[in-house]
Amino acid sequence: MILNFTKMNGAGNDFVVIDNRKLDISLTKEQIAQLCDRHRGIGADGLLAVEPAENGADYKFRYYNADGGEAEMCGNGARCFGAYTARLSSPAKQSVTFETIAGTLSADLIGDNVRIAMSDPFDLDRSLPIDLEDLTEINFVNTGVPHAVAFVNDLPALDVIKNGAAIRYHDHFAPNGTNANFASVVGENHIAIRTYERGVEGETLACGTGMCACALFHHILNGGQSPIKVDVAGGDTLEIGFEALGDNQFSNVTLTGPADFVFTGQISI
Ligand SMILES: N[C@@H](CCC[C@H](N)C(=O)O)C(=O)O
Repeated sequence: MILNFTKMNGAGNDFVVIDNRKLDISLTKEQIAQLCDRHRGIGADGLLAVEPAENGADYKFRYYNADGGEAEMCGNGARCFGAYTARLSSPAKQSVTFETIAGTLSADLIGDNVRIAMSDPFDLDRSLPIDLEDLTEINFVNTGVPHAVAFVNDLPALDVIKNGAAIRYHDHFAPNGTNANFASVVGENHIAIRTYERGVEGETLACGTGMCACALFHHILNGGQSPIKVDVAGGDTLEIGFEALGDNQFSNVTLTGPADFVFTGQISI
């Protein structure tokens, strides 16, 4: 079978995007992993598939990690999905809605950026009972997918693979595991983060849902106010907006950043 695809990235988090509105493409977990393989395939952190909506939104969003496993949501992927489907629509749109496992989201094209209205965060938990020698306090929140968050003093020097894997596979998060984020304070409303992603099993250049999780904990732990700027490993700075409702509750979380088309192609699978 010949598969048509578009390669995109959101702040360096990169994706294979396919148009499956006719539901005529059925990929196995192994095939998705092979497409995402950086040596033997196209190479990507994940695969996005556009499907027809079921509950009244414009489209349905499907996201698969590089290992072929499906995840509920992907923030950088949502911006790419928004830019891709806005262009796919006839006539082209400036705003699209799409169903994800984490709820129905919207994407608005704003100049060169895309803003995602995220689902409300849940399961927020402070100071988890996890002891890791390089980290003092580990927190958790689900911003569409699960995220552990630890603030550190020396972010560039941190061994993200070692600490990330220790958190991702920790019993506390079994059986589903979690993504693991490490953040440091740049300014009052400005942080830098690095993320170990579940399903990629390594550090990615950016993680959108991880940025949201870290920005919320910057508010809780350090008093940061919305909007919070977030520097990511790939060199971009994105912006997280939110409404703090008190008692560690948040609503109206937004993620604003780039979504870039790289190339289109065909591959035989
Ligand atoms: N890169 C993403 C998150 C993708 C899903 C994640 N790896 C998981 O399995 O939870 C983002 O930008 O949010």
